[in-house]
Amino acid sequence: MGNEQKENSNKYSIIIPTYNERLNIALLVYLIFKHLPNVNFEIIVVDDGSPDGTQDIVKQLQSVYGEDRILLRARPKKLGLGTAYIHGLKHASGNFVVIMDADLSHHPKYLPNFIKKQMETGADIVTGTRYVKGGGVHGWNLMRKLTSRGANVLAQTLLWPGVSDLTGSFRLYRKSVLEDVIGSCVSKGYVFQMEMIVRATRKGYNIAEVPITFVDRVYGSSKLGGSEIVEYLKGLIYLLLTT
Ligand SMILES: Nc1nc2c(ncn2[C@@H]2O[C@H](COP(=O)(O)OP(=O)(O)O[C@H]3O[C@H](CO)[C@@H](O)[C@H](O)[C@@H]3O)[C@@H](O)[C@H]2O)c(=O)[nH]1
Ligand SMILES: [Mg+2]
Repeated sequence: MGNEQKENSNKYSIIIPTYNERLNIALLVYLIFKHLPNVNFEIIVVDDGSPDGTQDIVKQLQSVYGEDRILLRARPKKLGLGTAYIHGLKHASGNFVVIMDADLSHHPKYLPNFIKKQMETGADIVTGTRYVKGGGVHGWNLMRKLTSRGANVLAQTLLWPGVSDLTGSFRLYRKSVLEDVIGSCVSKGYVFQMEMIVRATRKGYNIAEVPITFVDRVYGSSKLGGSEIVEYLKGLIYLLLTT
């Protein structure tokens, strides 16, 4: 990034939703700082009352990095991924927003690529994609791979949004664009990612892609259950009928 980072006067609010991520959050924060030298950013952790004490670790991180760099915006109980982003966004002071997972499946080493791509293209959204050359998935079993692929192929076939990875959530948004699109999203859970990007394309926003390799978490477990798959299918039908 070199010179580009020095000329970059943007501020990035990195929203990280957490539920039981005690073992991951400190390493994630360390890596974000490591990979974004000379970038103006804040990290907003939206924790849903994790029973594993994630918030205690975040408070320790605040004492190391400062409360102006790490904001803890907790909610009392697990209220879903989609609404966690909306909650984080309310507290974001940057003109750009990055959304990423806490479990290191979204590696911070890609963050400079998102920023560079946005600055080169002027895109409103830069979305990380696993489904182009240079991207991929590591560590998922066959069933999870098929679920992800199937969800994408189904949505591509029915909705034609022109984005290669609809269910991935590692993205950079112009904040005004996220605020605009999020207002029309109805999803509460994981299906939010797909609804968000489809609605953004319908509104004519300019979307660029960067390849990412998603590596399955080492610590903790996924919160994506069967009910999220049902919600995804319902969301797909809803978008088909309303967009
Ligand atoms: N605050 C909050 N955070 C949550 C909740 N549910 C999950 N999270 C957080 O959201 C992130 C993603 O959750 P995972 O449980 O790790 O998701 P995954 O199975 O790895 O799914 C990933 O891939 C999907 C696409 O294949 C994505 O749709 C999904 O967003 C995520 O990136 C993690 O940081 C997790 O702690 C919730 O209800 N509330
Ligand atoms: Mg995960």
